[in-house]
Amino acid sequence: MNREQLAEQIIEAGRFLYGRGWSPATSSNYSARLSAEQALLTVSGKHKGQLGPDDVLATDLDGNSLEPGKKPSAETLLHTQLYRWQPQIGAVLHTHSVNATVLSRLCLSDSLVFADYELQKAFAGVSTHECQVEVPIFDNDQDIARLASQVQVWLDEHPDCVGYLIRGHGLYTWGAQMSDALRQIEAFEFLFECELKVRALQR
Ligand SMILES: CSCCC(=O)C(=O)COP(=O)(O)O
Ligand SMILES: [Zn+2]
Repeated sequence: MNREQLAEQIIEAGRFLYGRGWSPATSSNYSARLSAEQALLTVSGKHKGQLGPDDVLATDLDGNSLEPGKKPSAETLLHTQLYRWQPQIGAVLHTHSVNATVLSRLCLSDSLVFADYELQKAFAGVSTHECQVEVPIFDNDQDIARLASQVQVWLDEHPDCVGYLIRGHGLYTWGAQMSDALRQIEAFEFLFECELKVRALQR
């Protein structure tokens, strides 16, 4: 896919995710792999439901902007580390839903485990509900390089990781293509809501 087509996928993703209430205000950032060594990311501070073709920029996989004059997402490093981590990753989505935010604050441990949900099969590499999907929760940090270092330790030890939460902040997930990343966002959101309901009813 060329840059124009990838930009269009990012713009459409923003409309969809904003419409579902998962990317409120100017929160969230999205990206797609441009090549083995470059990513296309949303610029910083834009309303993600109203993105246009100029609201994306190319970076290298160290997170350096290749388009002077455009301000890259504050969380660029959290995207580019994923493209470096696994060459088959083609798209990364970060959202700020209410359920992701609330659940990540409720869970005081450093991970959340989904077990026995049929919808777990929406995640790449999962083919049965009879398994556990562990989702790490990292404490929020305004120092994104420091946060990325913590995430990297987990990724290196968990090559099957399908996403992670940042406490009080939001969700990161990814896929081979944008459609895969969007499917995983929907699966996470369904499972977050289930977990919150189950926990509320168990009290
Ligand atoms: C208003 S949300 C605060 C920043 C954030 O968490 C986010 O996802 C958006 O940052 P960006 O620089 O990519 O616009
Ligand atoms: Zn964010």
